[in-house]
Amino acid sequence: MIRLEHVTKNFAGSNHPAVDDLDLHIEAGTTVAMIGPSGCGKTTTMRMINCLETPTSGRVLVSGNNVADTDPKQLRRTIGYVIQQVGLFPHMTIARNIATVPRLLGWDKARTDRRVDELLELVSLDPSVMRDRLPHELSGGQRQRVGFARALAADPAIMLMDEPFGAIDPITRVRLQDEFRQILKKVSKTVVIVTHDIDEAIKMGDRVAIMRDGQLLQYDSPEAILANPANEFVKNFLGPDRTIKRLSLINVASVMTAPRAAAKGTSIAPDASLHVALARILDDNLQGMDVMAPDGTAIGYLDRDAVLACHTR
Ligand SMILES: Nc1ncnc2c1ncn2[C@@H]1O[C@H](COP(=O)(O)OP(=O)(O)OP(=O)(O)O)[C@@H](O)[C@H]1O
Repeated sequence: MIRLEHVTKNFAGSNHPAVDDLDLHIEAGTTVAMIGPSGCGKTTTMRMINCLETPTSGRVLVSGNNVADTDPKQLRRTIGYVIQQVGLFPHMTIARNIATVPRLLGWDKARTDRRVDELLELVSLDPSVMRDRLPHELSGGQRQRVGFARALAADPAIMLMDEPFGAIDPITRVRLQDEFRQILKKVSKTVVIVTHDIDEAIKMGDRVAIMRDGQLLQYDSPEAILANPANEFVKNFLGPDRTIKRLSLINVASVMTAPRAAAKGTSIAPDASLHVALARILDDNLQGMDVMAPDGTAIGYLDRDAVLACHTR
């Protein structure tokens, strides 16, 4: 879907390439999280995909076409772009902001209005309340939802997201990560997300690309990277709690055993992560927890030792 072949980017006046002979293949329908220290070339890489920057050498292919041979404006209408500061037009209503690309594409009013309402609902904003508001009348989290809806408006196959949660408070951030991830899976997009936050990369990415000094150090699933960091730098970057981070990728349902006959102790949901489960087991010094479906039926039992076994596996 997206292929970078030996891509190098040198900016004038710099004696070090911002991106250095980068090879990256992003399969359709997957989410790739790009992460690395400040200045390692993440944003430049992303901006070369939608032609906001031009490679000094190498090729960027989108759906098999070299982006250098396509009309950049046309290309950008087929690629959703979400940035940290959202970039909503301050004097335009939320509806008009979301309708930016549909209007450029010449959609009629009825179709555009329908799409705006559908997208507002998708990002959990009430159309009747939000449609006619101006951006400054929204919270930061709500503005980020609108920015996301705007990027999705013309149903692009590709979404580029540059630190989309960077300016959001930690609680809203986690909620938005969960929601956006679900939406992106549901609408089946190919996504590149740039982040500074390793936990966010692990959570959002089907694959994680770790960069340093313009080079790609490791590109693999979060599980594989956490289990086998390519080198000391990646290992340090992942942090001392990397084995605990792995628990966030495993859900309770996958390790629970049969329910206990008299299930009435502390309970946990089957889709909770083992990371959450371990925190509760340690906080309350539990031997285990009953696993409850949303309707309150006991469907399994999570034993403390089973969680610890995954931790050390
Ligand atoms: N327009 C530009 N002109 C000159 N140098 C630039 C330009 N844009 C980026 N750079 C340089 O290229 C390198 C990579 O920048 P880039 O923004 O891609 O890094 P990043 O990994 O996204 O960083 P951050 O995490 O801080 O946003 C940096 O050294 C930066 O100073």
